[in-house]
Amino acid sequence: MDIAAVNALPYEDFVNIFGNVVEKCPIITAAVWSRRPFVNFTALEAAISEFIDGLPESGKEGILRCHPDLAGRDLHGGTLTRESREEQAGAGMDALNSVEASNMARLNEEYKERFGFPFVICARMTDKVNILRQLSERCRNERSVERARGIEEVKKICRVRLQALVVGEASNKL
Ligand SMILES: NC(=O)NC1NC(=O)NC1=O
Repeated sequence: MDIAAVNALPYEDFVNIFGNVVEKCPIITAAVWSRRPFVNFTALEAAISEFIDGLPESGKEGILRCHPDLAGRDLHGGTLTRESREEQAGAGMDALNSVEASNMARLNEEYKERFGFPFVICARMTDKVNILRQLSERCRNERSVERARGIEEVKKICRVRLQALVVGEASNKL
């Protein structure tokens, strides 16, 4: 749909369609609805970004905690959201060999133990080799650095999900 159609959506439809652009955080979509009309794709994306930036650090960590592990229990149990399932499959997370799978599980646990939130990366913009490398490197960061880094990745995931829903000249350039 184009931005005019987005702006014309009643609240319920807006949340139904855009409720998972930030994983399992429909409250963000619900809040942003009142910022209509959006002049273009970029304005919609910016409204979401500004809402996230306005949250206290605990709120940002809450957003990170709404994300499923990469190649984790939800993937194996078939309980990922559709968006997450497609993203993880695209990055090969459903086809790891046994060494990759055990490294992934070990590093995901190590990361969560250290920071108290899961490792988040935009799977659509990378691949399994890079995901494993980043996971291992980012485990060594400071908590505040990693919180900001994770939120940057949430925004990238959000952009990709929005692009799948909204057509328009601005989205094509991103
Ligand atoms: N943990 C994590 O990064 N999860 C995700 N990344 C992504 O692109 N989709 C996800 O579900």
